[in-house]
Amino acid sequence: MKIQRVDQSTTFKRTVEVGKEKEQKIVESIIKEVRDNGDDALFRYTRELDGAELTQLKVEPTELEEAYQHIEPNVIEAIREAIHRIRDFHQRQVTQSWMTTKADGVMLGQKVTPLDRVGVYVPGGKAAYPSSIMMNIIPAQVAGVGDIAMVSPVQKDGKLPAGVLVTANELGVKEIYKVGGAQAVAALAYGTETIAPVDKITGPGNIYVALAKRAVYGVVDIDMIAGPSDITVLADETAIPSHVAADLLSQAEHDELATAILVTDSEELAEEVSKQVELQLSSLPKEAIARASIEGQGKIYVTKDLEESIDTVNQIAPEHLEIIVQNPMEQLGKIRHAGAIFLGPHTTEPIGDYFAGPNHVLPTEGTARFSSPLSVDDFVKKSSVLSYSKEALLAQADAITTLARLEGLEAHARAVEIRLGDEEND
Ligand SMILES: NC(=O)c1ccc[n+]([C@@H]2O[C@H](COP(=O)([O-])OP(=O)(O)OC[C@H]3O[C@@H](n4cnc5c(N)ncnc54)[C@H](O)[C@@H]3O)[C@@H](O)[C@H]2O)c1
Ligand SMILES: N[C@H](CO)Cc1c[nH]c[nH+]1
Ligand SMILES: [Zn+2]
Repeated sequence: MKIQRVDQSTTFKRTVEVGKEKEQKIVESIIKEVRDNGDDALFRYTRELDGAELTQLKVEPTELEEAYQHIEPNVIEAIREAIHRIRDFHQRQVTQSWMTTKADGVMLGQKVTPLDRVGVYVPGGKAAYPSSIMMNIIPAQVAGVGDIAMVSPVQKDGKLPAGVLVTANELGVKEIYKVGGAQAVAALAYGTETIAPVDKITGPGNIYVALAKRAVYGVVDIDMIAGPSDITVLADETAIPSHVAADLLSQAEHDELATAILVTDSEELAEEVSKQVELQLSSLPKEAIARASIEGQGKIYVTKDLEESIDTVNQIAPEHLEIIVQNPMEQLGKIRHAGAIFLGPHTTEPIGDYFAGPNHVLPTEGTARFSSPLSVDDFVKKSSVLSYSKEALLAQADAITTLARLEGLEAHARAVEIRLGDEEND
């Protein structure tokens, strides 16, 4: 890994790149086809792009039963335990509606309402992570979303992976559709004969999925356009080099573009971690080596002290931040930008990916500067509530009508004034 000394000229990536012109055109035409031809278009794209001839899109209960034959009991146990912990964490995020009554006859408040219907995209192939299904579905359920539709591209054999089906069933998902790519996103946004339209689409996917989500934003809400995963480890001389290296590789493994960064004020640690990364990388399975190789995406920044390390971390605004320094808790308050913060030498990042409870759908590519992990809040909307007595209106009428006339909005002012006279004469 390249070791670089941090100085004033060091810059950090701040770009979210989505889309090439070619894919953009393909996605636009897929969306139009689905809007015009509904299910017929979904069947056609599934045949052409996924190589499967389907006669029905919705997963049948018998397919769910069959999936259980392929999953070991200890896996089901682990899925259930993870669901329990993730649900418990998200239940703490619930915000209540509130109302405040003022002495002068004014009642003000905020009403929290779950979204009616949400669509969750589950990527195909090796990226069909059961953990990501939990991370998308659970906050929606905890928020109280009535209907949840899940879509995922079908395999050539006409089935969804057993792990996907079992996880969805354990979560109690009732609608699962065998369709993926831009066509699935279009179906969720506009609806087809089989798939009713949703209000929001969440979940990761490839370039076609990301572009389709961006295209339908406005018709429906979306969660975010997630970029490649990234991890930054902030460490001092107390960190164990082999542990730091293992954690960097754990996120690098996601894909070739994933970023893994060490920020440290210890030159010795920097040298040791660099050696350990090479050593551990070579011992991974063949296909993981290609993905996890951090030739271009891995960096070690050496700083003059802990303060400069923290400043560097804040500039990176990582998706995942591990703090492995002498008193990690003492540094927490100084971290301004990070999707998830893992404190201390034992809190390795995969704990958060699978089991602890917090959501693993996090802001990537420096967007932790302004956004947050996926949460229950993403599945509710809020309405303001206002109620005035006549006396309260009388007391504030002058100020309201003055502001209305300042804006040249006479009808606004009169809507107030018409209520101020004697009601019998109105
Ligand atoms: N950020 C995260 O947390 C996270 C998690 C899991 C997966 N991912 C990402 O999800 C993606 C998974 O990609 P994937 O491709 O395996 O599954 P996918 O489900 O995202 O995409 C598969 C679909 O893409 C469409 N497609 C493929 N080639 C096409 C073409 N030439 N024209 C039109 N449509 C085409 C097909 O409809 C196919 O069904 C990866 O990019 C991975 O990085 C991200
Ligand atoms: N680390 C990824 C983004 O936070 C999520 C994930 C799923 N499976 C394993 N890891
Ligand atoms: Zn991960």
